[in-house]
This record gives sequence, structure tokens and C-alpha cells, in this order.
Amino acid sequence: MSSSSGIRGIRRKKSSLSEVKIAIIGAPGVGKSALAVRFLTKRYIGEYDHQSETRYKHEILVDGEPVLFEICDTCPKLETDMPLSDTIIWADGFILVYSITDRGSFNYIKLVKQYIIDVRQQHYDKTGTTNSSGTFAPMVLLGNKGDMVHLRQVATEEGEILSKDFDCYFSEVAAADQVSEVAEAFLELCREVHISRRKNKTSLLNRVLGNKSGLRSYSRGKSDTVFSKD
Ligand SMILES: Nc1nc2c(ncn2[C@@H]2O[C@H](COP(=O)(O)OP(=O)(O)OP(=O)(O)O)[C@@H](O)[C@H]2O)c(=O)[nH]1
Repeated sequence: MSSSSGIRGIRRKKSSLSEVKIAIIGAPGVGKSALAVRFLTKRYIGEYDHQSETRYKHEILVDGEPVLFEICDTCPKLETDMPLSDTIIWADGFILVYSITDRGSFNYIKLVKQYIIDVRQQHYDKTGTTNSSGTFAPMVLLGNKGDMVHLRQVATEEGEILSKDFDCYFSEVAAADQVSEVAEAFLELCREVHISRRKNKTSLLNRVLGNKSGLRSYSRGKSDTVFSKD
């Protein structure tokens, strides 16, 4: 497998493809690469050595529609390293991963979530621009290494509570031995990105037409959108 490699499958006009950029974020060693490789190839690679961020492209049908995923596998060296600002601004959505066997990696997620929100907001305040997801950051939360229950340090309920706080999808998974459960998390994030985009478009329409009480098809997510600042 090569990064940013050609996309297999049916070729079509690029304009008809939805493109969704996903950053996988988590403390060192939680299984970010294993999850990415699972989703991309359905295989499990136990030791995946890379020293910097790696990006992949992968086309897949989501609910019958073709989607081009761009996936950024981030690579923090220390548990105190936050993701690169460029990556945070680039991404349409985030897979936040901790390991159920590593309490520190769970604490990392709490810090990094706020950091992502702050960086995206600061970028918007400075430039007035965002990507298509707006300042809102669609996320899913994964507790990886679910096969290692005997070494568990983070209870399932703690993940559930955090995901309620984040208002996002949550699942405990095991990149080591699950395929469809891992894929479902990526698909769910893709759906959230599409919802967020529709919300942004609706906000723009309302703003342009001066119709603030207009279309309200979106209810998920607490954060504001790019067009909320009047
Ligand atoms: N038991 C078990 N081990 C896993 C699982 N996922 C990943 N690992 C192991 O955890 C270690 C780290 O996995 P990586 O995928 O390299 O983790 P990473 O988060 O990409 O690591 P960095 O790139 O160093 O930040 C490897 O030894 C993997 O084999 C899992 O679901 N279960």
C-alpha cells in the first residue's frame, strides 16, 4: 500500500465524488495506524513504522454513494504533543482514538478535543475562512484494543459518558480482530461530515436570504458554524 496512491474502482467525473478528509488523532501507540490500515485494506498490520504523518486516499461507497476518503494518520511522538494546526484545519472530520488499556491516552483525548475546537476557531477568527465543515468539527470517539479487556484501564461507561459530552458516536473496537466495526466508525464520521456540510449550506442560504428562522434540518452538534458570526 502506498500513501496517496491511485484509487481503484469505478472511475467517474471527479466533480460527482464527495471528498471527505479525515484525521486520526490519538496518543502514541493507541492503534491509529492499525485502524487506518484495517479500514483501507481490511487487514491488520501489527507493527507499522512511520515517523511522520501519512496520508492515504481511498474510494468507497457510503450508503450507495461514492466517497473519496483522504485519511491522515497522525504521528505524535509524546503524549504531550498536539496535532499539527495545518492538519486540524485541513480535516473535515476527526477519529479520536484512545486505548482502553491506557488511561493516559483517554486523558489525551479530553485535551485534544478542546485543542481542535480552539485551533479551528482561531483560524476562522484570523482568516474568515474554514473548510466545508465550518468551525464545527465532526468527530467519532473510539476506544481501541477492545480485545485486551484483561488490561483494561478505561471502563466502557467512561467512553460513553465522554461521547455524550462530545455529542458524538462512540464505539469500543479492536483493530486487531474487527473489520466491519472499524469500517462503521469511518462511515459514521463520513455521514456526520455530510450533515455538517448541509448545515453550513443551510446557514449560508439563511444568511443570504435574511431568513434566520428558515430551514432547520440539522440538530446534531453543539458548536457554531462558520456563518454564525454576525
Ligand atoms: N491487542 C491489540 N493491539 C493493537 C490493536 N491495535 C493496535 N495494536 C498494537 O498497538 C501497537 C501500536 O499500534 P499502532 O497502529 O502503531 O499505533 P499508533 O497509534 O499508530 O502509534 P504511533 O504512530 O506510534 O502513534 C502495535 O503493536 C499494534 O500491534 C488492537 O486492537 N489490539
